[in-house]
Amino acid sequence: MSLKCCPRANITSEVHYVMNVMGFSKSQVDVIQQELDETKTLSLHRVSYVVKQGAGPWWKGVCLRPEIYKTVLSNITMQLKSGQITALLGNSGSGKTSLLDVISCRSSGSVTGKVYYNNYEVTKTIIQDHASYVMQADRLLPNLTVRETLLYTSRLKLPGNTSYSDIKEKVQTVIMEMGLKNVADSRVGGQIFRGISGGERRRVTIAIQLLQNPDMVLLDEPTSGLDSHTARHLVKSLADMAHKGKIVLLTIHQPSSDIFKLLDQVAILTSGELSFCGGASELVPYFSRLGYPCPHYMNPMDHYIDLSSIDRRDKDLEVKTTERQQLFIRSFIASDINIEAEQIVIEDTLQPSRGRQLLSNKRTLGPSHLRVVYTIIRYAKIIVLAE
Ligand SMILES: Nc1ncnc2c1ncn2[C@@H]1O[C@H](COP(=O)(O)OP(=O)(O)OP(=O)(O)O)[C@@H](O)[C@H]1O
Repeated sequence: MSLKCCPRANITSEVHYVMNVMGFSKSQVDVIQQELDETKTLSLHRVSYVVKQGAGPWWKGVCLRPEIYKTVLSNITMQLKSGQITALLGNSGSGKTSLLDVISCRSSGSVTGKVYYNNYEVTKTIIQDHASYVMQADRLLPNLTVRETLLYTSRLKLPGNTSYSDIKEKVQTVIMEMGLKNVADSRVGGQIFRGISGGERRRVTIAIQLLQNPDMVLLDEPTSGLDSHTARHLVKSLADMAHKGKIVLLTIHQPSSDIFKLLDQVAILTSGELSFCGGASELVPYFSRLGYPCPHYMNPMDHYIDLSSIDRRDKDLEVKTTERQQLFIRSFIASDINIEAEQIVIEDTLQPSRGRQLLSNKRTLGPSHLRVVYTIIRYAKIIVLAE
């Protein structure tokens, strides 16, 4: 049965059947179903991250070295929604990669504050089920073609009972999505044998992560080392992917103004704190209200990343730029944008959703049962959508 001749009423009737068997009324099932179809969110509430750094020469040994704690991230509150592409900006060492690590439960230090995915506190399992993380480095096998690479990784990533024709179809979809059609049968190559270009390698790395069709894609510097044209094309593909209903969060060093136009939301990190986080169109008006308009013919992102950074070339400059950075951080904490964002995050995460309340009210259902109920609904959908 194709999707076209499978009206939505059929899907919900299957779901209703499963839920009715479990003792839920029709209206209760409707509320739960509605929430499943709703926008997905990733919310961070006052997230801070501290790491322990060993200081002093190595010959003093681990025990004798003084322990120094470094605050890498401080008080980060933000919300990302499916259908939006968000860029995390900031100069080197501002904490961009660390924030991705905290979101994806890969951090090695101590994290305070909360990260929620769809109002559930993020755990490694949730991340494994719903997110993909594209790291800075491309680790690909040089002797395989692009298609072979994707077929090989599909075998490892997709469930063991996925048929070969489904795998091939999935690979073809991802190849088209990432614009790899022209190089699909070219060898990836490496340092000895030249293969596809750097931009294409990046696309293959991203394509690998898309095989599982994640709800959320986190990318660390996907455009690093690419020329501006290739970088723009890559971000355009990511924006298209986000607009189809995914949460896309990428870190970026030096975004061009063309890339800026593709973004829905931007966050500027400066020494581990936010100096701005909001809609891309709000960036210039916000800083203009603070007394820092963007000069004509200047890339706004370059300009504000630059203004948010500390210039350590001489003492006077360092004092001046540190004061400006602190002003930006304090102003953003007190801004309407931040206060509103914080309220939204609190409302969304501290008050359980109606659907969740309904499920929780069933005394016999514990947290693991809630997962089972959601899984049953998912499978019911799959059964109806499949033949
Ligand atoms: N586990 C750790 N131990 C010690 N220092 C750390 C650790 N993790 C992060 N840092 C420090 O925190 C700061 C932020 O690092 P992070 O890699 O997040 O920056 P970034 O903005 O991604 O930089 P870049 O753009 O250069 O990749 C750096 O000064 C880094 O040295």
